[in-house]
This record gives sequence, structure tokens and C-alpha cells, in this order.
Amino acid sequence: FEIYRRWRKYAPGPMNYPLIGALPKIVAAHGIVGPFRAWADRYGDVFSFRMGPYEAVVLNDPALIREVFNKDVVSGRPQLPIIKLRSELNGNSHGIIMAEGQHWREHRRFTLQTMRDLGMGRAGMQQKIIEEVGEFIDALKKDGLREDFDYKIPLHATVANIISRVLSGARYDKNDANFLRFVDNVQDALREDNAKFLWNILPWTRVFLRKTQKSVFRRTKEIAVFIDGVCKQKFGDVTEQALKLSNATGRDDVTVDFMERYVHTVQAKQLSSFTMNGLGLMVEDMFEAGFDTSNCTLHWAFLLMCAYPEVQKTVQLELDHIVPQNTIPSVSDNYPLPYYEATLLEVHRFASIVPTGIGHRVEKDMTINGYFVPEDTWVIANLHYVHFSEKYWSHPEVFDPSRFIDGEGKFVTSDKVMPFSVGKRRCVGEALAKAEVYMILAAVLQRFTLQINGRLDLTQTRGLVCDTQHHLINFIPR
Ligand code: HEM
Repeated sequence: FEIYRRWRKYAPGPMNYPLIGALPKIVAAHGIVGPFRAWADRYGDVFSFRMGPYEAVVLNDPALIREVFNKDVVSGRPQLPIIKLRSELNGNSHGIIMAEGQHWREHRRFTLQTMRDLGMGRAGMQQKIIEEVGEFIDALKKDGLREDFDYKIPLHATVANIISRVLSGARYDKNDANFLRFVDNVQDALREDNAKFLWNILPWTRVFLRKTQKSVFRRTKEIAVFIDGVCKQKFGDVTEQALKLSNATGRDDVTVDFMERYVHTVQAKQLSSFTMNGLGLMVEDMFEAGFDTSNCTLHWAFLLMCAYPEVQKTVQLELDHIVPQNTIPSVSDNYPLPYYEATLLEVHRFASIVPTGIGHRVEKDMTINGYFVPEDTWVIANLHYVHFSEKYWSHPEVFDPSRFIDGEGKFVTSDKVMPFSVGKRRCVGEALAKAEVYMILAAVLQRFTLQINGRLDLTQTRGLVCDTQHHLINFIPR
């Protein structure tokens, strides 16, 4: 088999065992970041390997990732068992994250347009974020100095309510048990353990992984039921009758929220792949992609401020000096805050919360850097490697915003920081995520100094989305 690979000119890579490929190395290392780093150092810009029945190619160079992810033929998604399960539980619809072909193109175009129309990064959205941040700040004022205070609890509600308001207009009480369970389920879905990974890659391992399979089924179902409830609450029973009801309102104003826009598009039959059945998974996808990502980025931002107090101090002084008192700055205010912007970019680099992006699938045989890549191969962007390789950064293990400040004190961005990925499937929530993180971190640092008593651990958790290790932070009023 290895001889065949060499003959067909597959990209070099680690040794593949029959049936399981290079999986034992990934499983033994408890995650892919470590082996991917070692293989990138060893094989260069591209390497390939097998995971059970799947062929995978990994890209380790930012320019190459950009070039390859801009090709239509690399815009598919691997169709794993969990994807099929989600689809079945949602009336055989496909959502956006794992959709392909015409369905994906139409849903992506709709989402980008809708996010733009709903004012991502602009005043209307910023007002919603300010209202939610207010609740978080109140919680910090009340409990921020309590020894057992876990800031993640009120922060979850804040970030979850921001995306919920964009999607359905609904906001939930931070103590609403149903909502909190849903949010926990969404979080768990993105934090994989080895068992879940194996169950998806090698379906026959289900026999040994019954417990994992059961918990994945339960969680997936609970998420679908919650979203179904959100849809019913908003539009009644999401059926033909609901369509008529919604039609009867005859409103031209369809810029209220994401769900109303979706229903309007179905009614207007503007896009052929849009059906009422598709609403639930679409909302679920947007919630899953939009909650824990921004949430984890903020966890990283807070922890890094504790780990690097001099950076925290510099940001605070810059904010105090430039932003009027009692004002929460937002991206569109264009305040000259070069050090703050550099800090946010460095948080994205250092956190690398989606370390290997979301896998793409090659839809037709192709070549990458002269190597043969057959149809159905997964293409993975090694974003964590790009963010931490000494090829691209000096002292990458050090959190240092000044790497993005030029000789005149101006902020200079870098095309080597790509937390939202690049190309045709680049994140559609980038503007919202940036707006949230910008405003929440600024609002907190304007009012509090963050400190940790005890040992700091800056290692990542594992999964599709990677969090910080658990720490309790003191929020000391300034
Ligand atoms: C800091 C926060 C975020 C990070 C780091 C992030 C990162 C990513 C990455 C790496 C991808 C994969 C792109 C690819 O396949 O090449 C992605 C896709 C996606 N993201 Fe985000 N994301 C964030 C926030 C959000 C938010 C707030 C939303 C929604 C409001 C969102 C919605 C999506 C969707 C729908 C996709 C799938 C796009 C497609 O398949 O065409 N993300 N994101």
C-alpha cells in the first residue's frame, strides 16, 4: 500500500497501518495538535496520512492554505456519522457548516448577506452587545472578588444571549435551567474525546464505545429539541400552517433577525434549497459555531491578561487615555487603540481555539504542490502550527502584542494569523465575533484588574474548539 502511495505521488507522511492508518499515533498523543506539529516539522508544507477509511492532506503554510482554500473543488465537507445523525434529527436538512454543493452555496450566500443586513459590527448590533455586557459587568461587580466565583457562568449567558438575539431575538435569564443545559450541550458537542473521534472515524468501534455513542445521541437529540422549541415559540408549529400565518402578517420588514429572514426566503421561494425543514439545523449550526468560539476566545483573553500583567496594564492605560469615561468602545468607533488591537490579534494567534479548522473535502481528483490528492480526501489547515511555528514567528510561545506594532507605534496586522480560516469557507461570523470580543474585553479592562491566585496553566483543552484550563479569576475593581 505504501508503495502504491509513492507511485501515485501522494504527499509524504507518517507510516499508515492497514485499516487504521496513522490513527494509533493520534490516539496515543491524545489529540492531533502534537502529531500534526511534529509531522509538519518533518515533512514540510504538506503531509498526508490515512485515518481509517479516510485519506487526509494537511497544509502547514499560510500562503498554501490561502491558495488551496480558494479553490471551489476543495469546498466540500467530510460526511461523518455525526453529521448524518444531526441531519436525520432535523428533517433531513443540511444546515451550513457541513453542507456541500448548491445547498451550501445558497445557505452561505444568504448567511453572509443576512449578517451584513443585521448590522454586524455596526451600531444596531453594538447596542445589543452593550446591553448584554452590562449584565456581565454587574455580575463581576457583585461577585468578582468572591473566592469561589466562576466568571464563566455569567459570561456563558452573555455570549449565548448575543448570538440568540441575532438568531431569534430571544434572550434568556442567566438562571434558566433549560437554556443553560442547551448551552452546555452545545459546548460538549465541540469538545471531543478520543472515543467520540474514533466512533466517527471507524464506525465499527461503536461496538466497544456504546457509552460514548449513547451520550452523543442524547446530546444531539436534546440540542435539536431545544432548537425546535425556539422555532415553535417564534413561528408556532413550523409547518405549512405557520408559513401561512407568517405570510399573513405581510410585513416588509424582514431585517429583524436571522430566523425571520430565513422564513421570508422560504416563502419568497428565492433560493431553491430553502425549506421550512431547514430552519432548525440552520439555527443550530449558527448557534454551535457562534457561541463557544467567542466564549473560549474571551476565556483566553482573560487568562492571558492574568499571565501577562504588563500587557494588561498597557491596554488599560491606552483605553483610559483614549476612550471617554463610561463609554464602551466598539470596532466601528475607530478609536486609535493600536496596542489594544495588537493585543486582540495576539489573543487570536495564541489561543488558536480552532487549531485545525474544520476539515474540507476534495470533490474531484486534484494536485497540491505537485502531490496527487484523490477525490474525497480531507484537506486540513494546520492553523495552530501556522500560529506557533518558528518559521513565521520569533518566540511564538511568548504572548507579545508588540509583534504587531511598527516602529511608529502603529498597529500592523498579519496575514499569518488566520483564526477564522481563509478562502471559500472562511468563517461567516467573523465580524460578530470580533465585535463581541473587542467590546467585552475592553468593558472589563476599563473597570477591573484581572488576577489569579495560584498556578497558571496555559495549555489548551482538546477538541474541535479548544478552551483554557479551568481557572478562577479575581476581578478587582479599579
Ligand atoms: C472567535 C470566534 C470564531 C472563530 C475563531 C471561528 C472560526 C471558524 C473557523 C476556523 C471556521 C472553519 C472555516 C473553514 O472551513 O475553512 C469557521 C466556520 C464557520 N463559522 Fe466561525 N468562528 C468564530 C465565530 C463564529 C460566529 C460568532 C459565528 C456565527 C455567528 C460563526 C459561524 C460560522 C459558520 C456558520 C461557519 C461555517 C462556514 C461554512 O462552512 O461555509 N463563527 N469558523
